[in-house]
Amino acid sequence: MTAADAAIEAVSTTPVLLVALDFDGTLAPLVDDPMTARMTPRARAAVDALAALPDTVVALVSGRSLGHLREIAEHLDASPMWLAASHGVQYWVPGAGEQPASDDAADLALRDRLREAITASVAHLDGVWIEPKEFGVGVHTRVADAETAREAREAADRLVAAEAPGWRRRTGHDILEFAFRHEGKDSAVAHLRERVGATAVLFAGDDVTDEDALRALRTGDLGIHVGDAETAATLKVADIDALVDVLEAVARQRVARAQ
Ligand SMILES: O=P(O)(O)OC[C@H]1O[C@H](O[C@H]2O[C@H](CO)[C@@H](O)[C@H](O)[C@H]2O)[C@H](O)[C@@H](O)[C@@H]1O
Repeated sequence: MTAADAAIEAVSTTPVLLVALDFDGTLAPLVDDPMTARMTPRARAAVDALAALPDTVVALVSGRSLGHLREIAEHLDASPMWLAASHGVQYWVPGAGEQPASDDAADLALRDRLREAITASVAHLDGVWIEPKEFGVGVHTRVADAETAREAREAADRLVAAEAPGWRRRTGHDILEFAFRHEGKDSAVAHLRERVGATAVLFAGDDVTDEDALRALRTGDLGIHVGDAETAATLKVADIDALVDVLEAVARQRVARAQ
């Protein structure tokens, strides 16, 4: 048995498994227009199959705002899937719905002002656009050339450094994000682990922000990186399809264990 097979078997046989999955680049291919992102049909079938198993909880853990995540994940009110959105600030709990996330009027006012200033400062840059986020702002450069992308990032960095030096700065695939809330995917997984009483966690992600969660996993958990970047994950898979192979193997083993 390979080390990967042993790690998959360990999480498959745990009493209560939390399967926590990043969305963009992990279950859904990256696309130019973020609101058109969707899980591949195989990924959708694999997460639905896991979520239907006893003692197996599936959660999407994403940098997206909750409303956007529900839309692109086609997440219905009756879904058994938990959601941790905005990098672990917003939660949706099966049967209970959206959990209130507190915020402060001054933070929201600064968010609006900075968003406007950043939008104005990049308006002349081809292929750069601003995503309004619940707790901050995202600067997208997927369709900009490298020099224009650098100019956009520098403009946003200058404005945030001057007005909100305490905001959390994150980079990702062709995006630079700033937020006044500092939670990360590590705290999201810790919160979910506690809430669902998981005895082990399988976490998979493809981007820099997923490394927060991967670094915080414990002995007996399984961290999976989708792609070829440097990672704290114990297992690397080439792409979404290869991740789905692992998820299907876990589901098969949990079905066998329950019989
Ligand atoms: O934590 P995730 O679920 O991976 O979300 C991270 C960011 O995803 C979105 O941006 C990324 O995906 C887009 C659609 O494929 C792509 O166009 C963009 O280049 C990527 O950075 C989303 O728009 C962000 O808000 C999320 O933080």
